[in-house]
Amino acid sequence: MSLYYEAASILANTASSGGSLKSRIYNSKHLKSKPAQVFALVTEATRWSAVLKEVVERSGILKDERKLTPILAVLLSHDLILSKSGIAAPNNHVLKLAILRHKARLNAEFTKLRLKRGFPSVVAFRSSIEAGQSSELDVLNGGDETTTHEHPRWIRVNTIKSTVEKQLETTFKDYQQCDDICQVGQASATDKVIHIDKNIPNLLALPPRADFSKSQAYQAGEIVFQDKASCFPACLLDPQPGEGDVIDACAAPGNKTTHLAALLDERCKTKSNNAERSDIVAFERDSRRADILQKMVGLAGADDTVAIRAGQDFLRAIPSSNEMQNVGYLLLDPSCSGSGIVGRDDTPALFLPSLPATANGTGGSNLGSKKRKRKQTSTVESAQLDKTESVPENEPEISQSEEALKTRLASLSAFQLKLLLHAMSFPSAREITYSTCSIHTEENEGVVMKALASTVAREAGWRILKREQQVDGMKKWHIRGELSACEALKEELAFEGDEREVAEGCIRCEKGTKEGTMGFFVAGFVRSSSVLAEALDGSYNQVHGGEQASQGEEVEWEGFSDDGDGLQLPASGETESQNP
Ligand SMILES: C[S@@+](CC[C@H](N)C(=O)[O-])C[C@H]1O[C@@H](n2cnc3c(N)ncnc32)[C@H](O)[C@@H]1O
Repeated sequence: MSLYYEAASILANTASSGGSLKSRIYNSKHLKSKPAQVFALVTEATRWSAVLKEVVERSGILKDERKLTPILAVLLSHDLILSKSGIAAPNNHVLKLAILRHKARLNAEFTKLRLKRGFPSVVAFRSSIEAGQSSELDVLNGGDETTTHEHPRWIRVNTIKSTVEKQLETTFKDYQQCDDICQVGQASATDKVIHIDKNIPNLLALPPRADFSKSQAYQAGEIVFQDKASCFPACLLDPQPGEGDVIDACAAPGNKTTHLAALLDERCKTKSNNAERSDIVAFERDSRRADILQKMVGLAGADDTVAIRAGQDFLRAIPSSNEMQNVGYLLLDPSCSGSGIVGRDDTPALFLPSLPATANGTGGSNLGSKKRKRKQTSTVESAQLDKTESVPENEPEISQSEEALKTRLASLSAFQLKLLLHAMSFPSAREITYSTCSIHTEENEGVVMKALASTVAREAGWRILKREQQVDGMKKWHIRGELSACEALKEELAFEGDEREVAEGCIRCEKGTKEGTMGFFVAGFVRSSSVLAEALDGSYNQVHGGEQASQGEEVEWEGFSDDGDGLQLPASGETESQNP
């Protein structure tokens, strides 16, 4: 398969695949082309895609060339117009022939666009694109900023080592505070604007391409790169020192673990000196990722509070054992499809040309020999999720079928439910949060409803943490769970609770909105005080002590690889996972 088909396949499956772009390319067992070449083509073409989208649309080549899909057109026009070595394919290759037939038109459209944007040379245009200053928003939709939003660089101040005030006086001393998050989202890498978040304490938003990885504060663990949505679980759990230990069940690389440690540390500082302390037990079954967790915890100054269970499966922790007797809180952030993740540092947004309209008003009559309907696409989202790309004859399928996605989600959600039921079987637990960076209801409201309807939850007295009981920032957050998903399961599960209360208790974040978050989901669970009192009294444990929700075979999951790419650990400079 040629470089272009391989690169197109990678881009077509971006939304439904886990892991960073780099790890998916370098770890792929199916690539015939050199991974470095595929990675360079995909990232460069994506970077230019807002420009190339317009060039391809104006040239009208998708109308004439049956072999070209929107993704292939972007990749090939990139190499034709912008790569020094041109199209990397033999002269008689069908794709090379298809794109070369339109060389003059494509170059002319590119030049027109460059001049219209005020760049006297390709070099000037290139440096603007590379600096991220020539925003995609200016090119797309005539600058309609209501449709696409950039993802700010979110930074959590680690209050174990610093404070927001100190950071504003040092790391961000030249920065101007602004009230509107959109102002930050639209800023270039060099604009000095900063926004203090209103939902999560100690969270700052900075321009999308601002780079603080070399800053003293980052190297010293005073600031942590963490998406706003990813701060929701620890904030919602709101553990109180002296009310039991905290388990982080799926901990690496450790963003939420260190956030929990900071919250406990802050609360201890504000309580009297004799306040009982709580420890955090962080499980991570992948030993390689546990090493990263260890480094993150050390860097955050949380070694004293966090006990890492490296290479240990949370499902094997025995809730009734002596060491788990004092567990009061559990944060569960398991592996998931990762479908909510946006703006990984190595994956800029991809913009694709729309297919030409047909007589009946739909896109795409230029089908390849495998005739399948192609949707008209113009946004990043629809481009990435389009499962109906036309595929040239004898070339591999480049999209995942709906069926495969369903199977994958069923497998993942069974695994997630199993972990949640296990968390619910800890006898002294008073609160649990369950979160995913997935947009799929199967992994979110579906798991929550199934857990609430389970025997384990009913017997142990678990119910949803209602919106009005949540900490202020979470109560005020406006995007709640999907009611229709909860309603759809109510009957099937014979759920006796109030599904509206469940949906309202669930919290969602959407990607691509002006809020600047990734797609995320979190729900909290609390226990009725009578059952908890019984448990703390020891009587619950006598009756239920040996019962574990987690016995039996572990569900096979094929989800988000969580492989750790992209996370830069300041101390070692090692390249590991940028987890949301
Ligand atoms: C989504 S990531 C967690 C991200 C982390 N909470 C953070 O905020 O940095 C899921 C992690 O859970 C780990 N994991 C999955 N199943 C597990 C299990 N049964 N026991 C312990 N760790 C598990 C995976 O190896 C992966 O590192």
